[in-house]
Amino acid sequence: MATVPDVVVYRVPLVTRFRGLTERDGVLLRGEAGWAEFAPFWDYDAAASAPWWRAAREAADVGWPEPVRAAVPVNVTVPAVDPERARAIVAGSGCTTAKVKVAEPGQQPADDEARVAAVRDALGPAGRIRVDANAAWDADAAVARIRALDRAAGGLEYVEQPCRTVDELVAVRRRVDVPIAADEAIRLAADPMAAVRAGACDVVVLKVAPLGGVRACLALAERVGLPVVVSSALETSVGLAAGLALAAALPELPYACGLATARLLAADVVAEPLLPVAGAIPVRRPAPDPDLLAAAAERAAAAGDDERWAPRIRAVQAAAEGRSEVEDR
Ligand SMILES: O=C(O)CCC(=O)c1ccccc1C(=O)O
Ligand SMILES: [Mg+2]
Repeated sequence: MATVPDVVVYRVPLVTRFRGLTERDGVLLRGEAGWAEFAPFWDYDAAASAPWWRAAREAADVGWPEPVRAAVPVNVTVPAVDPERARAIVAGSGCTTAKVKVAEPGQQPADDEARVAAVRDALGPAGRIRVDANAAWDADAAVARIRALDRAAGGLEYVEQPCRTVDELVAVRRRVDVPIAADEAIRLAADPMAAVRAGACDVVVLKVAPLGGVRACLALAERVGLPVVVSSALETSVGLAAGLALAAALPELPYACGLATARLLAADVVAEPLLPVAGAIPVRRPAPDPDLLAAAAERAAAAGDDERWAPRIRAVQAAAEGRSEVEDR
C-alpha cells in the first residue's frame, strides 16, 4: 500500500449546491494526535482564517477534551431544494429535527414556505423545524418572513441569523415570538460576545473551526450563558469529528446540533462517514481511508488546488503566529 503523506489537499463533490458551492476543498493534516482539517472558505482572508488554523493544530497536535456523552443528537440539513427533494431528504434521515435553508438568492418566499411545509409533512407534528436565512433579510422583511414561515412550518423551533447586524437581530427578536439563533453574528464578529450582550439572540451557534478550536468554543460556551448548538462548516468527516468532540464535551446540550452534513458530500475521505443513527451521531474520530484520501487528492490536483492552498497556508500561518493581543475572532 502506498504511504499516506502528512498534508493532503482534498476536493470532494457535493450532492446539492450549498452556500453557493458545488464542491468542497481544503487541507487535511496529520499530527501526533491524529488527522485534522483546515478548510476555511475562500471568502475568509488570512487573518480570518487564523482561528481555522488554530482549530486544525489543536486537532492534529493535542486532540480534544473527554466527552460527557456517547452520541450527539443532530438535525438533518435541508438545502434550498424543491419540496419533493426536501421531503425525501428528511424522510431518509432518521432525524426528528430539520434545519431548512431559506432566503436562497434567486428563490421566492413561496419556495421557502413550500419547502418548510413539505418538511413538516415528512417529520410529522412531533418533529422540530428550524430555518437558517444566512443574514439575508432586513428587519422588516425578517419579521414578515418569520411569521409566514412559522405558519407554514406549523411552528418553528428557532430562526438562525435572519439579519446581518446585531441591531437588526435585537429589533427582530423584540417583534417576533420565534427564538433567534446567532451564527454569523458570532463567528464573523470581532467580539463574539457582543451579540449576546446586546440581547440579539436566544441561542448561539458555535462552529469549531472559525472560532479557533474545541477548547476555545468550550470557553466561549461558558461565557455565553445561553443554549448553544454546534454546527459544521461543511467539512469532511475528519473536520466534523472536531464539532462532534465539542458537542460531546459540552456540559449541557439542549438542542440537536448541525453536524449531519456528511450527507451533503457525494464522497468523503473516511470509509464510514460521521452519519447519524436514529437521529444521533455516535461520538468517534474516524481516520481517513488511504484510497478515498488518494481519490480526493487526485481530484484536488486535477483542479490545481495544491498551487492555491500552499501560499494560503503560508499566509495563514504567518497571521496565526504573528498575531499578538486581539484574537482574530
Ligand atoms: O447547521 C447545519 O445543519 C449545517 C451547517 C450549515 O448550515 C452551514 C455549513 C457551512 C457554512 C455555513 C452554514 C450555516 O449554518 O450557515
Ligand atoms: Mg447558519
